[in-house]
Amino acid sequence: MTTNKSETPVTLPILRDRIDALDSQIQALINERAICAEQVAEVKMAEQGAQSAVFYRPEREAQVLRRVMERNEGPLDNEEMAKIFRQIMASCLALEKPMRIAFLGPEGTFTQQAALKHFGKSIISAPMAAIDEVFREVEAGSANYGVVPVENSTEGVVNHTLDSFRGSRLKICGEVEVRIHHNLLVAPNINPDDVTHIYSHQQSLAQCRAWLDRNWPHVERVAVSSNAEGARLAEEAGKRGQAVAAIAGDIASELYSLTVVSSNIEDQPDNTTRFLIIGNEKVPPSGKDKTSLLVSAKNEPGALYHLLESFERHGVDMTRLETRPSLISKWGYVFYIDFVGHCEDESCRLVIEELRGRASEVKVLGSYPIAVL
Ligand SMILES: O=C(O)C(=O)C[C@]1(C(=O)O)C=C[C@@H](O)C=C1
Repeated sequence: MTTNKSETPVTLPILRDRIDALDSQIQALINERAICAEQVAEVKMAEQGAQSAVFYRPEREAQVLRRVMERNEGPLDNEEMAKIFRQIMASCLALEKPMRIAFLGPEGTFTQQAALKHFGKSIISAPMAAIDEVFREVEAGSANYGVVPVENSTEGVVNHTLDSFRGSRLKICGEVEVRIHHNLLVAPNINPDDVTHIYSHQQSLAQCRAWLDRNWPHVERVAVSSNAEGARLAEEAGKRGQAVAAIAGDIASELYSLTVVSSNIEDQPDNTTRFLIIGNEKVPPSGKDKTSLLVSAKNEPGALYHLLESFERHGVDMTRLETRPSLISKWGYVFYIDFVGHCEDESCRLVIEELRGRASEVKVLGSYPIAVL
């Protein structure tokens, strides 16, 4: 039997009393923190003006979460502890100002999951039908921030997102990674053995191809506009008694009250998608940042070499290089470059200055904290 230091037996009622006492302390402290956040909002409005005050501060949030992880001694692991603080901060931010977040919809997509992971559950959700609509909603000021997918570890970059930055003045304010877990789902009244069709987004069908070939070789796969839409169709079909399944994530299965037949059916166990947070403000340095650039190279020999050489000479770590057609001249290209550091850091500032002398256009898409969670 478990005992405390004085060797008196520790019983369930004693432990529950202790938990009740701790809960009431934690609750009082969280509210004390929330009062501080309300005061932060008042200070910001007094200093920056009520209309132009910036409430969401990604660099500060990243610093808070990193500190939580650094000082954590367990038994809860660092990520679990950071998730708790993530939601506390999100609730505090919602108290300062409720955030309207536009994302690639419909409800139940992995982009919504990314928005909830990054901003917590206190946001006002604004699902959009397309990536450029997310950009427009934030540019028009109808949403405070937007969330768009930018690359998947199995399927590569999302060209729509990269291309949307060209004509936009929005800045990247943050990044968030989501492990993509797919489930095979049916309506509760449907027997999985009767399933005739499986609906999902074409990318999700591709990410589960080997599993489907092994387990459902004779069932027809139907590509639809998103996996959330696939889940919605499976729910509708279920109401008509039609045996249709969907492949989608957890949020969609909850949203459309579907039953999980099989979970984690993706072929690559580390299948991950990276999303960007887009907004109207530049983000100050957090201490561990990344910068994204859009660079139009001059159409001359060695142009790319001369761009890359700058990074090497100043010891700046380039993490990604994507090439897209320039859309201005045939066989002309633009480069999307990510590197470690903030555009205000001395070495990064020097690289950007040199690139400006060597390229026909350099646009800083944003410096932002490296994803903490
Ligand atoms: O420090 C701030 O600027 C705050 O507004 C407080 C706080 C927090 O709860 O810690 C809340 C929202 C911001 O995004 C960052 C941090």
